[in-house]
Amino acid sequence: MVLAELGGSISRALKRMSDATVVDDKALADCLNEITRALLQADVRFAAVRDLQNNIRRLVNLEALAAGTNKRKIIQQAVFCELCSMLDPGKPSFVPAKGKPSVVMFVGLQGSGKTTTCTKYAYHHRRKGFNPALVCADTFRAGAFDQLKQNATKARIPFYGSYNESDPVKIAVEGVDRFRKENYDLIIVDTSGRHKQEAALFEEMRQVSEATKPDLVIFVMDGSIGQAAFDQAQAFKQSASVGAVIVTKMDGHAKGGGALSAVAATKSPVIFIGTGEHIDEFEVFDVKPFVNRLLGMGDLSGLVNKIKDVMPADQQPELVQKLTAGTFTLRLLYEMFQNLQNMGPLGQLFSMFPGFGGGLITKGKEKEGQAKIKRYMTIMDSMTDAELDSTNPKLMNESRIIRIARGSGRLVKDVTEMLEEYKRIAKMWSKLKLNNKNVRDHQIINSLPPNLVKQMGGAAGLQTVMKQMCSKGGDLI
Ligand SMILES: Nc1nc2c(ncn2[C@@H]2O[C@H](COP(=O)(O)OP(=O)(O)OP(=O)(O)O)[C@@H](O)[C@H]2O)c(=O)[nH]1
Repeated sequence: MVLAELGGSISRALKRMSDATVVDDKALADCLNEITRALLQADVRFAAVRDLQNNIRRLVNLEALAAGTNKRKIIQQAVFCELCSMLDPGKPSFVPAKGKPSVVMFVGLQGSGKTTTCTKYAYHHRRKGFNPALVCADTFRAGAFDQLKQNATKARIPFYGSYNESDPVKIAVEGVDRFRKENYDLIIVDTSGRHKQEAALFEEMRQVSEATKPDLVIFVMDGSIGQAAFDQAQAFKQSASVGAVIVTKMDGHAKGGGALSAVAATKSPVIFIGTGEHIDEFEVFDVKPFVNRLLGMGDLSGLVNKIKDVMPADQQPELVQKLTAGTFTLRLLYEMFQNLQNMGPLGQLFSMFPGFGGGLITKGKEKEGQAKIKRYMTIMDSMTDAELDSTNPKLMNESRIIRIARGSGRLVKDVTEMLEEYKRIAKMWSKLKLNNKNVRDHQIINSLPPNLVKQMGGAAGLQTVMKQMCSKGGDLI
């Protein structure tokens, strides 16, 4: 996704700061300037970027930090927390429950991707065990019913609509009543859009909403409009009591980051993002895992969920346990490659793996990525069990590398490249272990001079400060 560019720029800025010989005010200023530039390029509102920069400066007072403190880590953590709070509206959304009938109404401007997103939303929930149905209450655009019908038929989701009836309220009510009687637990109503935010559009939305009494109104918005999303989301929120937002076309536009932060500023939760035209190019939007992925840190919870979606239940526990255990061996990497090859669009999944996003496989370059993975697997096939199960890199000396290269019919440079990749990914996974909040807090407290900890109210006081630093997030990178 194009957001990878934004994430890449921020990660590079953090890396440059980390690589600096001394982390002083200049290194911090350079890092913040680079992050600012990247965010402005993604069309994030200037005021939000300025606040982010000021907050980080306030949180990371380099002079006040004692010698021996891991300044790099503290800066990284502050950046992570601030990005999270920029994207967090601080408000949860209504969540439909299986078996309990819910009506969800979709609103948005024409062309935003509303009809496509209704089907994606239905499909996503069906995979989670819901029994969804679609109602087409768009009588404004000729062909809208046909489009919904086509999408719904392909996804095998029941639908309701009419070629003759011109009253959207009547169709919406009939459809909702019918699916309620038939015990569908997620009834999705697609409404019409216009090119502009017009009074007629809002009036129609109000009428459909009054007649069907939706549990949730979802506003669908095109992510390519960047910070203009603020005014659009605000206008829809006021006219149709929008309870959640889905931002579409996050696959094709550099302004997606701006759109996400602008929606958050309207205090509307973004619940999903659309990342392509295909029905499963649709992702749950959750701030912390999203920022982790943006910065190339992976999204373990998303990955585990995806595995639960696509893998037979009897094979899940072992893999999930291994993934979360924290010991990252070459064999585990091999098993991941093996499983991922059976799991549908690789690009989507890979960005969820800590350390995989952006590097090993990138969207649009899946073929090259898959070839690389095949190559790595062939190399691993020539390794011994001890090598695959060990986490000790010293086991892999020059003579073994040459033997493995010969055995797999590859060059020495291919073997070393694979081992470097493995080391990089394993390092990311070891950081995940440190993300455990207690371990992390303990480490930070131990790195500060005792009198400073005392001044801040002891360990408990310091933990409160750290909580405030991450008031909207939880774990840090
Ligand atoms: N690349 C990309 N295209 C998308 C995404 N979501 C929707 N589209 C495309 O956007 C175009 C418009 O989508 P529709 O679903 O027809 O839009 P709509 O908002 O329902 O339009 P109206 O029914 O006229 O209000 C279609 O070509 C979709 O395939 C997305 O996440 N990524």
